[in-house]
Amino acid sequence: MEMEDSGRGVVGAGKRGVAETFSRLREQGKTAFIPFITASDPDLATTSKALKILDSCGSDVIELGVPYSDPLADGPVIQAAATRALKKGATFDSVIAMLKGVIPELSCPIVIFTYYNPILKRGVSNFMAIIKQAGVHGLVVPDLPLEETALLRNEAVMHGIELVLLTTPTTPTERMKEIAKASEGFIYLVSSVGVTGARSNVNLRVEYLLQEIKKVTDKPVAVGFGISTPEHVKQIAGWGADGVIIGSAIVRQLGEAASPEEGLKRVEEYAKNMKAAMP
Ligand SMILES: O=P(O)(O)OC[C@@H](O)[C@@H](O)c1c[nH]c2ccccc12
Repeated sequence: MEMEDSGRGVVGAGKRGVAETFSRLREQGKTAFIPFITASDPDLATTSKALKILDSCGSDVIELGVPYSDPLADGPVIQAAATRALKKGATFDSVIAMLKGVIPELSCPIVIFTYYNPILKRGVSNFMAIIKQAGVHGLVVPDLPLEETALLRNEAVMHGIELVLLTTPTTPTERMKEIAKASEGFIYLVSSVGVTGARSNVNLRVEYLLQEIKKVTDKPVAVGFGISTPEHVKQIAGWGADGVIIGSAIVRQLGEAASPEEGLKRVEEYAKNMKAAMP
């Protein structure tokens, strides 16, 4: 059943995908607010509530991390979240089951974050069918090997999944152009070398990197890594980013809380504060 909500989208099956969401925001001259949380930290029921809270706080896209035993691209905050979730017995299947229950109530699209191994274990085509059937719109695979990108991309396109690719400050220009061309939904510009985790300052090179990418594509570019304050958000949006991705600073709200209820309150307060800073 489709219902118009606060004008941000249609709740349920007919909601906009990731690229469509960015197109609408561009028409409105707005920057996308994209939070990331780790599924099943502290538990799946709390994740389901957190997704609804983040959606109601005005998230334009939500990244949901599937907990993994070897999150090599993640810093200590998200690594700890994944460890807690796995200790609670989180599995890819249980995360998918939770998503099937909550996605129909969300107005913003979900982008699944998973390392490559869980995809290989299930087979690429089967994996894409599973997440599509759950109502997921996008996919990010941080450790996707260069030579596997084409395979994953073809299967994603065939299943109507938007495969978002990442470019970094050290990506050679030619490779960045290939990534920009192949990326669906948006292009993920990793702001700084190293792993995820809130940083005191945004890498000033992001301004130059955004200009370089926008020379070769008009696809939306969202910036992530280290973003945690309204000042960071204003700075990055001012440089022309189409979206701002915040992970560790939100995951911490849940991880450091004395109870799931307190964690959800902290997430809501933090998300509202960061959304208010978005142009
Ligand atoms: O945590 P940060 O510094 O706010 O960065 C976003 C990041 O957490 C999220 O996009 C993400 C989670 N795991 C990743 C692995 C690789 C790249 C990006 C990610």
